[in-house]
Amino acid sequence: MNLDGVIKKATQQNKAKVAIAAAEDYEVLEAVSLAVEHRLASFLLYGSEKGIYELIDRNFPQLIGHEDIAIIHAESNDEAAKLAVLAVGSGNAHVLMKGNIPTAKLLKTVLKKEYGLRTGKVLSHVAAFEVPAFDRLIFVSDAAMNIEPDVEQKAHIINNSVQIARATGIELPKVAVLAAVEVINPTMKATLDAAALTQMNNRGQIKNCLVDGPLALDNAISLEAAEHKGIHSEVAGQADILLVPTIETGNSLYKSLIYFAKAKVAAVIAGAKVPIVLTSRADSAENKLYSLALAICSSN
Ligand SMILES: CCCC(=O)OP(=O)(O)O
Repeated sequence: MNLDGVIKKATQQNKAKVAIAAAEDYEVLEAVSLAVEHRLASFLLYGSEKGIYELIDRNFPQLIGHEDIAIIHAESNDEAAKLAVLAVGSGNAHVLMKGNIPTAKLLKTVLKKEYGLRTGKVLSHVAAFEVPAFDRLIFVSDAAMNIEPDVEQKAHIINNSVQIARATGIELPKVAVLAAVEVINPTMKATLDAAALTQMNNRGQIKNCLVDGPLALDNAISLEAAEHKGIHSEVAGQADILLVPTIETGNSLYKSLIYFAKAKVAAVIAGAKVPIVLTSRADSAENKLYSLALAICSSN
């Protein structure tokens, strides 16, 4: 499946209600307009009423008075985040979306127990990339939330990624645990964690996927590179999911795929009561639309 396939799948599901925190942003509202056109969702837009209304009036007049749009005024980004999180926490909306607000500010609100979005699971960011000339979607985690996860947190991150990949139709995702080398080096923590996670998968502690690592990026995604280096496994060269060791690797991979490789992306946070659409503020409206579609597919 490619990302247009994800949109198609999302349109076949019940229409979701999406709460957006700080919706006063051109690309966010363009994504909303595209989503309404696709009959993908209805929206609660939290933020500066004046700012949102002016942007809509100037650029997306078809949204004025639309039955799928409600604008709710918030005095600040903090208030917009709180109101949007409360809307999903109370069951009034099915998906939360980051608007023009820093990631940390939104996630701080999401993590507050009293707002009802926490499930006890680790929350993690999962991004699905459609890379030109690459034959399948490739998932990367975690580019935005977990800074330097330990083995236990990495197991949760794998579970969350697997849940999102399965929502796009990949029944048994292949997970490559990335490191700089493909052998265990006791001085490189990423390789030790990768070996532990691989064994946890062999022993049934991590389910519904195949895990292998440590693998370097080349032999995770290229069969030719894996064969050249003599690495043979069910995952090597065929990975669907790349588990990165730290947020720096994930965030740089995310942005290099978009800016160098011209990839398209759909990105969400998994592990909360509802999926959270979380792209970079600088991502295009098209990528925000794909992310909405991925969140809707994984919300059922
Ligand atoms: C990859 C999404 C998180 C991120 O880096 O967001 P910003 O670019 O908006 O900081």
